[in-house]
Amino acid sequence: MAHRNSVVHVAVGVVRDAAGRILIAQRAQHAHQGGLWEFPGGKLEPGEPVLQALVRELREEVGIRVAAAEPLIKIHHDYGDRRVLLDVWNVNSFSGEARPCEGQAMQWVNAGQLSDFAFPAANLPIIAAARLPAYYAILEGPDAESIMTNCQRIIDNGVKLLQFRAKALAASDKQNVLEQVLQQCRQHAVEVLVNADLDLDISQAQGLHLSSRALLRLDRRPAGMRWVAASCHNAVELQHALAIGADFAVLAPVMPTASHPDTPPLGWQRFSELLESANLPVFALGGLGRQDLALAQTAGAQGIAGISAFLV
Ligand SMILES: Nc1nc2c([nH]c(=O)n2[C@@H]2O[C@H](COP(=O)(O)OP(=O)(O)OP(=O)(O)O)[C@@H](O)[C@H]2O)c(=O)[nH]1
Ligand SMILES: [Mg+2]
Repeated sequence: MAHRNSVVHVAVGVVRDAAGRILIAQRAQHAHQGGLWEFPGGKLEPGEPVLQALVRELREEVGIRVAAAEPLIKIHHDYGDRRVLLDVWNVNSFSGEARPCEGQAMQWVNAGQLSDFAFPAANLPIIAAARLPAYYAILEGPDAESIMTNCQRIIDNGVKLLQFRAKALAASDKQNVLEQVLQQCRQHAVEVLVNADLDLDISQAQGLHLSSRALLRLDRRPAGMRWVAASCHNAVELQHALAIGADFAVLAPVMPTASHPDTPPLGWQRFSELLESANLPVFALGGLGRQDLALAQTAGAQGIAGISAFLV
């Protein structure tokens, strides 16, 4: 039994097969959070590095040999009877065929099906992280034509999640341009979140993106949206995003940017410290490109967000 005040450090794998399906298993009835579904993994042994624990647990529980893993998210959770740090890794590269080595129920499911299963409370942000891609494009442009060109470029770059921001557009054009963007994105299975400050009809979009000002005015998550995201710059805003039940946040600026020359950048060190207690997926924004993805993931990020990052 873990000491009440100590934190149980757990290595957890989001294991994906070639078709993109994710491996889940059912916890034994007698175990902590028994009967609920989980991502395979387990407790670190004393002094054991987390990646080593991940490899060992996935071999012991589901019989696979992990070839490579990338950090996905870290979650701190207090169950009352136990505090855990879930150290979650993406495992896209492994050998062997997964099998339930401990007699547990086991299934491969699509990311979209994860919410149909009962998981422990700490898993909510892990499921969001597993469903989210590594890139989040912010769509801007001085006029309708450049917005549509930028939209196509973002799609051509393989991005699957986009924020319609378009602040510079004439108010009378915004709804019309949004509808064109939604149509173009639908054809390529790209999900669109609309910036809440634009005050548009978003019934055909997949989500709402809150500016930090809009975030701080809310005390609960807007209803009826598949995705709710928030722009954050500090710990208070990140905590508020978590408190209202946002699915993910964007934290900026990590590096100096031309668009906000007077805002001091956070740098990776501070960015990483802020993520320690964020408990939700966070994209890194500000002066970054797609080539910064590995760096961002190592700092704890879900991935990279950007305006110009996806136009080249
Ligand atoms: N593996 C795993 N553990 C999770 C998840 N979510 C979650 O809250 N936990 C918690 O993290 C802890 C991990 O414990 P575990 O039971 O997997 O540990 P283990 O494999 O070393 O098991 P053992 O105690 O039987 O040796 C438990 O308190 C469990 O409730 C999850 O998705 N996967
Ligand atoms: Mg386990």
